[in-house]
Amino acid sequence: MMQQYFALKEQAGDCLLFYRMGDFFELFFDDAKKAAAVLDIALTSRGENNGEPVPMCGVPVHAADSYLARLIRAGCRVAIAEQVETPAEAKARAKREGSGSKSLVARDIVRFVTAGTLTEDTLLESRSANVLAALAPVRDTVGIAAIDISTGEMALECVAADGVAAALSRIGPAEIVVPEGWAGMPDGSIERPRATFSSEAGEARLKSLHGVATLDAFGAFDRAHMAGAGGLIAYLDHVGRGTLPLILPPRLREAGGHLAMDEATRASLEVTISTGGTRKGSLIDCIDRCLTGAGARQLAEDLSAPLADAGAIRERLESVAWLHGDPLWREDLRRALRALPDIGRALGRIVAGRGSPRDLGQLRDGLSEARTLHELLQQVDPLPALFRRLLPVLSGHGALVELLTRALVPSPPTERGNGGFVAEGYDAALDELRTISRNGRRAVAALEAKYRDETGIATLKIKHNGVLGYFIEVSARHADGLMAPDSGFTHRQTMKDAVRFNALALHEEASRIAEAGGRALAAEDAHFEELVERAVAAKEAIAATAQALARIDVTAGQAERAAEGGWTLPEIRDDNALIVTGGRHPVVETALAASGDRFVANDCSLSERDRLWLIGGPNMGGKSTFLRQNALIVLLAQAGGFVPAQAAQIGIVDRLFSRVGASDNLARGRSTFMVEMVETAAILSQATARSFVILDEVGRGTSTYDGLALAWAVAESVHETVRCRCLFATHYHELSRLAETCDALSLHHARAREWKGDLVLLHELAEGPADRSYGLAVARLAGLPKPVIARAKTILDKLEKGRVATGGLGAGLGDLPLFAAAAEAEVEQCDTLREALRTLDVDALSPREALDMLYALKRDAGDGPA
Ligand SMILES: Nc1ncnc2c1ncn2[C@@H]1O[C@H](COP(=O)(O)OP(=O)(O)OP(=O)(O)O)[C@@H](O)[C@H]1O
Repeated sequence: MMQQYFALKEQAGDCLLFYRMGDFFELFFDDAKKAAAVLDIALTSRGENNGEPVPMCGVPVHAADSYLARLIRAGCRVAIAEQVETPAEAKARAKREGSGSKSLVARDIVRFVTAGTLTEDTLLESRSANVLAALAPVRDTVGIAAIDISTGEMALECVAADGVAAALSRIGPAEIVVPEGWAGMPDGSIERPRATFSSEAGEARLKSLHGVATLDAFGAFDRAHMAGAGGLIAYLDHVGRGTLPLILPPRLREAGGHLAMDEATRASLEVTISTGGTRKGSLIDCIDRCLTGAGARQLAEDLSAPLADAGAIRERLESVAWLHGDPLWREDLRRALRALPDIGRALGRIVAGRGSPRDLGQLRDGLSEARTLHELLQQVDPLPALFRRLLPVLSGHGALVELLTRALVPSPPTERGNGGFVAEGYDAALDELRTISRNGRRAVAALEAKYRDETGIATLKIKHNGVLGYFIEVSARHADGLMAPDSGFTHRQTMKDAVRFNALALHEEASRIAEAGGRALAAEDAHFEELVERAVAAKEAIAATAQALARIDVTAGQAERAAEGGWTLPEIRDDNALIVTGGRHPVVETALAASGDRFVANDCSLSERDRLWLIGGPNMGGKSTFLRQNALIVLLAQAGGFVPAQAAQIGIVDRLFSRVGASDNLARGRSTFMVEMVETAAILSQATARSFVILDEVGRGTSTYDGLALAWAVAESVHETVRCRCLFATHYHELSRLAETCDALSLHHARAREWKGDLVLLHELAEGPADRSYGLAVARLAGLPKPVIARAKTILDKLEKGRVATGGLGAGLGDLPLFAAAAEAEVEQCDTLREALRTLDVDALSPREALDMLYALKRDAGDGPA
């Protein structure tokens, strides 16, 4: 056995090997130690290997899913080795092969279970996608192939090498595969042979999977896309041991089609995950009103990749606006959606060969519900364009629905092996077999009464179990009479308190029941296969229906949320405006409402002429909240939803950047300040005039002078060079002097008042610079000890006196030339120097002239004595 185990373990590689032994999956050696620790189950031992006991642990097969879920969550991958023949087959084989009594049942790895390749309902989160991504570097680009195999949705894209992190933060894969030894691989990637990332193989596989001669109909793919697809499909082949899951035609994700956000922006805006690492507290948690798992997954994708195309955004908004304005239709649609099973995932399991009768039942119910929705929507005139487009894919499954309705019982079981799922009346022969079984059971009951009569034993019972089949049971004290050779009963088993017998009539009846039962099971199994085949033949149409239903759910859910929160339809514009009246932060507002507090709405009005707002005010005054709420309003609008405001006009944003609150990232070896600067650098190099940037206290992670200098230079650069819309929160009063030179910059502050010595934060934004700082008042509010506050006050008074005397931190900044002018002057000076050097004939210089020239160059560079 150990030999077989080692051979399988070799194939399993670094995956834990689940080795099937009867009703258990057993793990040995280090696998056992690791699994026992993760699962908190007993580690025992079995036999010896090289004189040492072999560590072992096991999990029961019937409960394997929950153990698998825990192992996968702990980052493990598992290879499942099943018995692939029965003991009888093994014996026959051993005899054929002449290996005598040694008839070890053959086992093989039937499947690998990995985080990115799950299909089981019990292992998946219904409201989040489960994505596997393959990365294929091709020259200076990287092809990314991503698939959610639970629904078969596949997308291909190609990004620059430095765009991989941002793309992965959008996709959020559960598992990443990369070519072996690739220097750019993200942490935790699974390395696969380089040869599997072949663009030719990828293209050929996709063509044959979808039965097409060219992929042009799906999009214009290049080598990197195909190499990614190749690596992805090869990995799926590997984990499924040759059985591929559902793979729908790939969608091409083009750069520029979406609102770009980097990893840091996504994290700081808490789009799908809060800073606590959970869905709770995130934007999606606050706005998700979808009634189906598929709808929730679609919403997560919408929010992760909002659109950048005005036409597409307006199309979504038009349909949300219709359902927002028509609560009756909204309720009608939502009533239909409420009953909807997850047909996309049911289909995924069916195609992967892991479907159950229940999954077929879900297809039947989901597709017939889709038809109801189709009928409902047909009555709407005029129907918004998005719905008009979805309408045709909601119907067209009539024959399949009709077949499944005839074939299946109302609630089919999740187990296929026990039968009982094919409806009465679907197959006359099956009904006949069932009648035989039923009659047989009745006959058995009649036999029981007869035997009681004949023997006079009132407690005689006919029972059934898996080992003996049907038998007669009497208590030990009644057994003697039945033991007699001419009693008509044959002894089968003696238990502690009971004795079991057989009888000819019972045996005959039992055989009839067993035979009919076996044939009925086989018939049901054959029907199951046929029904699966019919569903698989329509897989693309079913998947399209599932996607349309998800889109309808998202639309109705967005309308519901908007109605609930008093949200507004944003106007999408083509200019660079961002005008929000009475805007709110949806998550903060919800949190405040839970504790009975009111959120103070604020306006934002950025335009070409006034595109950079510098926002001051006390700590806790609401600056960060204001910054984020405007970023979220842009995101929500471009995802195609209403926004938490009274009115909003939004000029399409191409990239959204957020630098909010420095958080340490020591795990990646970067200090708070370093992270802050790296992210700020990314903004300055990637933002365009169409971007929207929120910067919160840039520079606060270093010393006051350095911080102010950096904040000043960054604000100037955003104003002069990037020229994008920007909200910039800062505690540096000195920055307000930028308003003197930057004409598209204006000053704002979060209002606060001191009342009877207490600080009152109004959370209201007003024009003009902050009048003063309230740091000590906030510290008092936070409960800092009185003596510390008093001491701080003394120090502050001294510092302020010093500031008055010296002109303060910003002294000397008055005559600073503007960023662009200063940068130009530097470039100009640099060019003069370059010109002087270029024209210099070094060989013609005497040593004395060379020295003079060096002095002159130094002087021109402004670095030496004049
Ligand atoms: N518009 C608002 N209406 C009501 N409460 C608000 C509003 N804005 C912020 N708050 C409350 O004030 C708290 C602090 O807000 P926020 O973090 O935005 O302040 P801040 O000015 O950025 O502070 P700091 O300068 O310390 O970072 C929030 O957690 C929220 O509870």
